[in-house]
Amino acid sequence: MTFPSDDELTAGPNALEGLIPAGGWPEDFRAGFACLVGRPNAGKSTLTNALVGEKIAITSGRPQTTRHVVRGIVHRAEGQLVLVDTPGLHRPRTLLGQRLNDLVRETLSEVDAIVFCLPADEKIGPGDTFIARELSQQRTPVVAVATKADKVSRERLAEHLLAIDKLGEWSAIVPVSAVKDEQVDVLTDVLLEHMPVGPPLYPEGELTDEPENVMIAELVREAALEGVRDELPHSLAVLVEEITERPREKGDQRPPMLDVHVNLYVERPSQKAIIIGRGGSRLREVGTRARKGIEALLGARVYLDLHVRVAKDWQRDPKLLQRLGF
Ligand SMILES: Nc1nc2c(ncn2[C@@H]2O[C@H](COP(=O)(O)OP(=O)(O)OP(=O)(O)O)[C@@H](O)[C@H]2O)c(=O)[nH]1
Repeated sequence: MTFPSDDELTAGPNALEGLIPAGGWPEDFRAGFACLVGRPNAGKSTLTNALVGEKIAITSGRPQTTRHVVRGIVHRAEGQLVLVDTPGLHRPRTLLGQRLNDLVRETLSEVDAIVFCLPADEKIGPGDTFIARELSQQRTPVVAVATKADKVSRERLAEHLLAIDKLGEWSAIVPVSAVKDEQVDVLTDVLLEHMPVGPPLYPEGELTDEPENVMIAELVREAALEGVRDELPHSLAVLVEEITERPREKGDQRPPMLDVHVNLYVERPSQKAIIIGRGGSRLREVGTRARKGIEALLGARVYLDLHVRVAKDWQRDPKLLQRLGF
């Protein structure tokens, strides 16, 4: 992934308008990047949302849904934290797995702090040990977070914190509950301490710079996986092909009307049948659900055109992977 260069940050008219108070930002203002890692279902997306204070990353009750890097930005009077929500680190099995892990490693080496999420309601397992070993090879400071603290007793939480302490070298250990908004501010403070002193990186009000197409694809993917995740965990990729605006009559006060064309790629005809459902009934539901989210995202009326295609072994096809943004 690429972070904005200094040129990009200062270029453009009003790039930082609204950010710089009359007297400039405080001398000790801190700004930088942090990313969240942890095994699937560890609570990374939920914590990102709690830190940013608005829903930007897409969460779900099932593992392995965060496939694209999504950033949220925390604005504070004393600093700014740009959050990168990484896909789950896991052992590579396919080319896709390999790409994801490369992406994660690149992210880890570029950020100013890493947040390692370890859910309090689960014992530390081989997945966590694998990530801990990976992190010990990084120079970036790591803040270990006991997530979902609200789900366990104080005794169990204490036990979990001790186990985290034994697992590696952390610059801090913080228990949080993203759902109950407990200790989220403490975590923000700790992370800001690790950011370099410098001016804000993004204008205030900006929550994510994830391209709209990626967010649209995520919304469709989420809707398409609803209820059938067991059958289609890794085999669905979504690509926004085209977005066009319909011409409008003069004086039409309604929001713009957009045609959004999206392709869903599966690996086998049987998976295509699952997505489409009997007589197309399921695909229609997927479309309705995703359309609502897309309309909210774009502030427009949307006609959503979904096509399901079989691309055999798309996970092993470097060209298709590239088109899909991996
Ligand atoms: N009670 C409680 N549940 C939480 C908390 N944080 C996350 N969860 C739940 O844990 C589940 C997984 O959370 P996510 O945020 O989607 O986890 P993730 O690490 O992003 O998962 P992947 O995208 O699979 O890597 C969801 O059902 C959340 O509602 C918390 O602080 N308290």
